Amino acid sequence: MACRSGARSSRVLPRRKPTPLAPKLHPGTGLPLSRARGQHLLHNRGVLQKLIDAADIRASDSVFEVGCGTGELTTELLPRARKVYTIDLDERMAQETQSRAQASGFQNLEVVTGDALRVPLPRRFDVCVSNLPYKISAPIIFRLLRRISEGQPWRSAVLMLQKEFADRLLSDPGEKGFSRLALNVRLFARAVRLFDVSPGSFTPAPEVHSTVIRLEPRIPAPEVDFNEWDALIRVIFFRRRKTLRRQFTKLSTLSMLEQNYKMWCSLSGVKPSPTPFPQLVLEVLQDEAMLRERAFAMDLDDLHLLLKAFNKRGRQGRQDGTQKLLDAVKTIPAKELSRWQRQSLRSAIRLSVLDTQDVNASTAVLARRAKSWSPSTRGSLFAQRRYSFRLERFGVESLQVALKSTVWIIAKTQLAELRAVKPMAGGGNAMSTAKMLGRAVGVSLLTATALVAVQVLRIKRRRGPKGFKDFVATSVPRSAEEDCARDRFSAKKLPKNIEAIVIGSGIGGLYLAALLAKSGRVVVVLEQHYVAGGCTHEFTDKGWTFDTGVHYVGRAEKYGKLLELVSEDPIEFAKMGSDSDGYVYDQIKIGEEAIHSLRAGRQNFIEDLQRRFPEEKEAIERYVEMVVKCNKSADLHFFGKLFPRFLQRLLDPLLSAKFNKLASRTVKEVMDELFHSELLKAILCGQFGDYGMTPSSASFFIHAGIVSHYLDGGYYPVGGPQNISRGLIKTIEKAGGRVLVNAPVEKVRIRRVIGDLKTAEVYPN
Ligand SMILES: C[S@@+](CC[C@H](N)C(=O)[O-])C[C@H]1O[C@@H](n2cnc3c(N)ncnc32)[C@H](O)[C@@H]1O
Repeated sequence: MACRSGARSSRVLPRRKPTPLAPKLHPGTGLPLSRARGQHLLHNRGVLQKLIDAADIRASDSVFEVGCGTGELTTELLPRARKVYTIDLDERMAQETQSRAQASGFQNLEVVTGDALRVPLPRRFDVCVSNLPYKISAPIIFRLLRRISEGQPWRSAVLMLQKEFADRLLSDPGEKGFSRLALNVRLFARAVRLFDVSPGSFTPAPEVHSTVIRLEPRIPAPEVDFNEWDALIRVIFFRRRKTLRRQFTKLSTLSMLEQNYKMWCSLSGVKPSPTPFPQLVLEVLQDEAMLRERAFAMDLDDLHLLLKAFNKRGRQGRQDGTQKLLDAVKTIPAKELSRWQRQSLRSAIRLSVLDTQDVNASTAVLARRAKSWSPSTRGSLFAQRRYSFRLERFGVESLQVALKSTVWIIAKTQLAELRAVKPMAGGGNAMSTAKMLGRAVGVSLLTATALVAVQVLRIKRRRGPKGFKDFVATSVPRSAEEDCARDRFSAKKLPKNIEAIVIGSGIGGLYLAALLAKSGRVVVVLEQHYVAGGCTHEFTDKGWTFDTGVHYVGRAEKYGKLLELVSEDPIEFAKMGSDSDGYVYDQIKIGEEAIHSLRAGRQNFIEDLQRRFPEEKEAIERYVEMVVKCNKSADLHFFGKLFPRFLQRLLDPLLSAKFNKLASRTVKEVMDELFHSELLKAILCGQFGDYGMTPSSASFFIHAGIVSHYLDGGYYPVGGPQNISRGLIKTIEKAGGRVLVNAPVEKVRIRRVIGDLKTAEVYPN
């Protein structure tokens, strides 16, 4: 009997269990290869060689490899490095690699069998090279980054990753793949894509393509506590497209944060804030204007700011702690602490409050590293470390920080001791502790004062402009593969003989810097964003490149010449639209009404409007006349600004009367006066996006400026607007300067003013 359904047939003929596929065997060793363990061994010698070359191993290096497999890569590393340390989950693989190394007479290999996510990493290594099992790529990279944050950096890591994973890791804020991993990598290291590898290079061939990347830690490592930072990132990347307000009002997130906060309060002896916790969190977000931010579009600076804001709230609690210390000083009887000791202790405590965040971060590191040290040893060792480290790099100011840190630690630990000893041993012990305390504070104050004095003398002895001497500038050149607009800051990259620094790489800053460079000056431009060029910024998504600011420009023949003057690369402008459509540069669509196209040329502009609104013929002509008049009057007005102040006041009625009259009217006022048709008014205001204000609040002057700017047509920079900034950057670089991004300027120190602060003609000496 024929079966009609599959279900029926399965009952009649019991289904056979599928025979498991036999694992693929390694052709050289016969070992079974498990896909589940990511055992895709690299057999392509060319790729192997490229991987080794990229790692740039020195004879003195200690190299760490995750997953040795049958030792293809390991045996190439052994002759090049001082020591190779490798971990593999599979014991047979580990044994195979060990015996290959022994057979070739290498004594510098250490193989460990185990899970690379659990086994401790080698105590020190310079380079990490690995054809990573793709399943553990992310946690391994996190382990490597944590190393950096713990102050044990490696020099570089060359890693083979799944291509899609590498794309995500290298993505920028706002791009689709931007994730917690990409952000953490960006914080601690510089990541570069090296080359792609096809599946055929492995045995067995994986189903995906691979990419090799290089990570280089940032030096110095950013001053954030990795755990604190990562906890924040975890919270906000949980749903990366939601606003921060949504993320931080989620009950589970709030209760977890509240628990942490309370725990921290009890450990620090601080009373929790009386403000309800959810409100406390929202206040922080509100103060930083971050309620509407979304994790996927936030860059490092935003996140730093957020972490700092949360820390600042914590600091308020710490100030309560300081008050506790001050109160404790009060309770010490007069006979146990001299007036001088009491005073210096009080001022030491107050002084230290100024930089508690610094102190706190450092004590946390110290506590991790030196749990067994006594508090006072910890304090003084820590202080010494900070003194020497900061002294060379930042000068006097750092001494003050160091001083604050030292006295804070000494005061805190000694007071704790004092309180602990007193009830048990009575006045005698308390007395000696108090003396010790006084002495410690005194000694640290004296040492710091002496160091300050030395530093002051050094500065005084400096004569003449020395430029930016504190930096150890070695002018490390930009790597060829790096985009000149994304050259990340490192002190090493600074030229040795800087003559001018421009803060901010907006097109104004870059143009100025390029002009200075053209006159032979070595200029450094510092930009806090991750890409230079302000509004010329472009980003890429799904293979498409988007501009963010410059969509079209007017009067390219005239302004293009200004660029040509200073740009290293010629910048070409293509006229928008085409001959057949009369070079349309903008289209205005209002509701369901037909689109109104703006064609290049004043006459076209007038005729197209008159054809559509014949009843407003004369008003349209008057409008264009007013636009032109307003612009002419503006030229005259700004010309007047070139005169000295007293002359400006005299000339104002003559040069600025017309301008003042037109500029003080809003766009809406002028439109209402001239036209009846609401549609015509709306079309004429259609370019309001260019000046960003509504017609009822914008001055007619700014409107007239925009309209006449485009009257002769719109232009687009060929190759995209970022090429404008690249051309300027190349001019700056040609003169020996540098444009460095990820370089937020926190402070401008003016040592001596030559010039006039009011006119901003200041030359730092
Ligand atoms: C992609 S193979 C690379 C092998 C070799 N380095 C090569 O390039 O031919 C990955 C290796 O990592 C090992 N492995 C997988 N998971 C691991 C883990 N959690 N810890 C350590 N090794 C692991 C596998 O056994 C395998 O030998």
